[in-house]
Amino acid sequence: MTDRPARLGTRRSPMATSQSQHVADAVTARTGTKVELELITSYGDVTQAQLTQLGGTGVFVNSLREQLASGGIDFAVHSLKDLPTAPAEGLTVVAVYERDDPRDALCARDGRTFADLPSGSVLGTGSPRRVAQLAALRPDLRFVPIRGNAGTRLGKVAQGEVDAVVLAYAGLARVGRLDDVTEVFEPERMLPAPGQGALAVECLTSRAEGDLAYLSAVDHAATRAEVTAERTVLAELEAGCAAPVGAYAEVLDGRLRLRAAVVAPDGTQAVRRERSVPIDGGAAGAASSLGRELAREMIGEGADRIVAEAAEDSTTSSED
Ligand SMILES: NCc1[nH]cc(CCC(=O)O)c1CC(=O)O
Repeated sequence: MTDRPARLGTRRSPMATSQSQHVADAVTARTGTKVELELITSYGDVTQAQLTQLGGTGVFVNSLREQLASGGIDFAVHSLKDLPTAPAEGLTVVAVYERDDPRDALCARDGRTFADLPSGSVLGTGSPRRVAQLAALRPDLRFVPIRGNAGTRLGKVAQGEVDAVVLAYAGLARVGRLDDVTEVFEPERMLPAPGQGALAVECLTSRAEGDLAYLSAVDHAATRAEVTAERTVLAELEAGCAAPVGAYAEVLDGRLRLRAAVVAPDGTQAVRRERSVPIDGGAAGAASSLGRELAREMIGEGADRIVAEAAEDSTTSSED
């Protein structure tokens, strides 16, 4: 340990700085190492273009990764669901922080619940996963893409540009906007994005087992097993963050239970499966085989076709 504080690189949005500060405080509490935040502007934050036109995954993480490589920062905190499943050369997820609430939440005007929304109501979300699952429940709603951080999106509800938005509960909690939530979707109705609610701490592989090994103090083994299973499903389906894939795993009573769904953009076709395994030693291996096996079963039922078709007509899609 040196006297110089560790430099944690973060995006500038309120959500990113809030979750980064939270991890920074946990690192300091558990290891005694001081941490200071370095605010980095990412391409995904400044561009107005639809994210799929930028090549989809990774726009939020690339600037942070460049800073890791150049030594401008020591480590970075990412929302795990924004992290592409392909490993990044020279980088390691040194810790997965304990997951917050993984569920999606509805924020509608006038306190309306999902069932209360009048037919034809306009729901703002650019996430194909959310659109597909919500259209399966309410084909009578209209779905429109929407951009901006949580505050901007909630502002569009208040101003009447849309009637409701769906956002991650964890993100709303991090920016202090839980009062805007009018309904929370249980996983039975709507499966979250792989990794939703969890944070990844990333650094150079060469330092993860060296001077930054202390960062493993904020790793949470159960969360790591859960997100490994979820992200393996996504990778096996050859789907990215713009695909209509929901996956949710939980460690409960010594078992790892994984549920996943692939839903066609209009909600009319879906492949949903679940599977569980006992989890004790060797959790990482068990978690990735669970994800692989579930994905194989789903591919057997046509899930890969739904993913490919969704990718073809993803002209309106944006990030999850
Ligand atoms: N792609 C944006 C993004 N990345 C992570 C979160 C939420 C927080 C989380 O899942 O950790 C959000 C916003 C949202 O989906 O509402």
